[in-house]
Formats: sequence, C-alpha cells, structure tokens
Amino acid sequence: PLRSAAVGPLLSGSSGRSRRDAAAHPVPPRSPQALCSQPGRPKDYALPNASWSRDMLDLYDRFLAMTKEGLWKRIPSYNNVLDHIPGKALRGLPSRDTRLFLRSIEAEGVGFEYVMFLNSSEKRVVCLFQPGSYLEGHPGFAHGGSIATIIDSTIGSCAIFVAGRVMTANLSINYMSPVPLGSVVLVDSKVDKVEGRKVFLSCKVQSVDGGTLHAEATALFIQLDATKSQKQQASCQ
Ligand SMILES: CCCCCCCCCCCC(=O)SCCNC(=O)CCNC(=O)[C@H](O)C(C)(C)COP(=O)(O)OP(=O)(O)OC[C@H]1O[C@@H](n2cnc3c(N)ncnc32)[C@H](O)[C@@H]1OP(=O)(O)O
Repeated sequence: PLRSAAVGPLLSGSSGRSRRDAAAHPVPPRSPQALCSQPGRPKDYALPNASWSRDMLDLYDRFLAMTKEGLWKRIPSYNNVLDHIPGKALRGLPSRDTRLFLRSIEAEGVGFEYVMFLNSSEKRVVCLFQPGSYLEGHPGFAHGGSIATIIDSTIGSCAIFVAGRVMTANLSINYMSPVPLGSVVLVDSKVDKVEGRKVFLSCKVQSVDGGTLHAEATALFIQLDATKSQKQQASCQ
C-alpha cells in the first residue's frame, strides 16, 4: 500500500498482533536508557512512553529494526526547535522560551505522540502518529488542523533534510476518512522534485494496516534566500 517495499510488509497485517494478544502479553518494560535523555542533552520526545499503544510500539520496533539495516534513521524530537539545529548554527543566538507547536502539550498521550524516521536515499520521511484526546475535532476524531500540523511537520522535516532552511509556501490536503483519537496512522512523505529553491513534496496518511487512506497532501516548500531579509531568516530559527 505504501510506496516502498521496505515499509509495505509493516502495513500488511498491522502490527502482527491482535488486541487480545496485546492483553495476554503486556508490553515489556523498556530499559531506562531508552526512556531517558542523555545527560546534558535536552529530552528526546521521539521515544516510547507509557501512553503509546501496542500498535504504536510494534510499529516503532519494526522501524527501529530497519534503522539497524542502515536505510532508515530515527529523527530525535525536542520541544524547542533550536535544539534541532546543530551547535554551530546556534552560536550567538539568545535562548528563547519557545516551543515547537507539536510539543506544546506536556502531558503524555493527550497531544501529538509521534516519531519520525528518515530514509535519505528515498528522500522520504515516515511519521508514526498517535493523536491524543486534546486534538479532538468531531467527537472521537482528530481535528483537521492537527492532521494538517503533523503533515506539515513531516513533509517539512523531509524538505529540511533535502534543502536545509525552508518554509511552507503551499500545503494542499484532501481529507478522505476521519482519524480516530488514540489510533495510529502512518504519515508517509517524500520529495517529488526540486526546482531551484522550490521543493515539491507529497504525502499520504494511512492506517497501520494500509486499509484506510485518511488523507493525501501535496506541498511546496521554498528554500530561504540568504540575500533576503534577516527578519524572515530569524523567524524561521
Ligand atoms: C528536523 C526536524 C526539525 C523540526 C521542525 C519541524 C518542521 C516544521 C515545519 C513547519 C513549516 C511551517 O509551518 S513554515 C510556516 C508557514 N509558512 C510561512 O509562514 C511562510 C510565509 N511565506 C514566506 O515567508 C515567503 O512567501 C516564502 C519564504 C515561502 C517565499 O518567499 P521568497 O523567499 O521571497 O520566495 P519568492 O522569491 O517570492 O519565490 C520563489 C519561487 O517560489 C514561488 N512561490 C513562492 N510562493 C509560492 C506559492 N505560495 N505557491 C506557488 N509558488 C510560490 C515563486 O513564484 C518563485 O518561483 P520562480 O519565479 O523561482 O519560479
């Protein structure tokens, strides 16, 4: 169902375990190292926590296994966007009490629970997303704005890895099927083409079993022009 054979098997048969299996075999505790940030580093939120469902954990484990084969890489996630930028670029910038929008809800499980994986050779980023109860739109379902946010961020991460400092110029979404709160969906984005400073991308949001297409999107990101205003540049940091 998804574009790459590498991810396809993940979707067929979902996690490979039924909910009954999950009840019979509770999630084993993870090592403290897996749950804690390294000393001196900001907390990495793209790691399992107690709110992650069995589907989310199983999918995470499968992607983690693929990272060992070298094609995929887990992208760490911090609550301040400056922490995503390598140290050199940070030099001279004042620290700011800001938060990445996706990480603005502190409590586990009620906001955006997600982890992204990058496949550089395919110019592709896949996000495992479990929307929490504070993202509600229609009763029981994720708000369309929250879907747009996770799409923009997944596609945006993909564009950043290909083109560096970019901003969204256009994002077009078709919503096909509502996303139940607490479910897990795959947000699968890839670069379609690059023309000068323009990066064109597309994205699909699908259920874990691949049987439901929740949304499709296309986007245009523009690489920031270093010769243009410092104000614009600063606003993107
Ligand atoms: C690692 C994890 C980290 C974690 C980080 C997680 C990722 C977060 C990602 C979030 C991303 C966002 O939400 S960003 C926030 C939302 N976006 C914004 O606020 C952007 C507001 N807009 C702007 O600032 C500006 O319009 C820009 C930067 C997009 C473009 O301005 P510019 O640099 O002056 O570009 P300009 O010269 O006008 O245009 C360049 C070329 O692009 C075309 N172009 C420009 N805009 C458009 C457009 N909307 N639709 C079609 N085409 C367009 C022009 O025709 C031109 O084509 P040609 O003549 O060359 O052919």
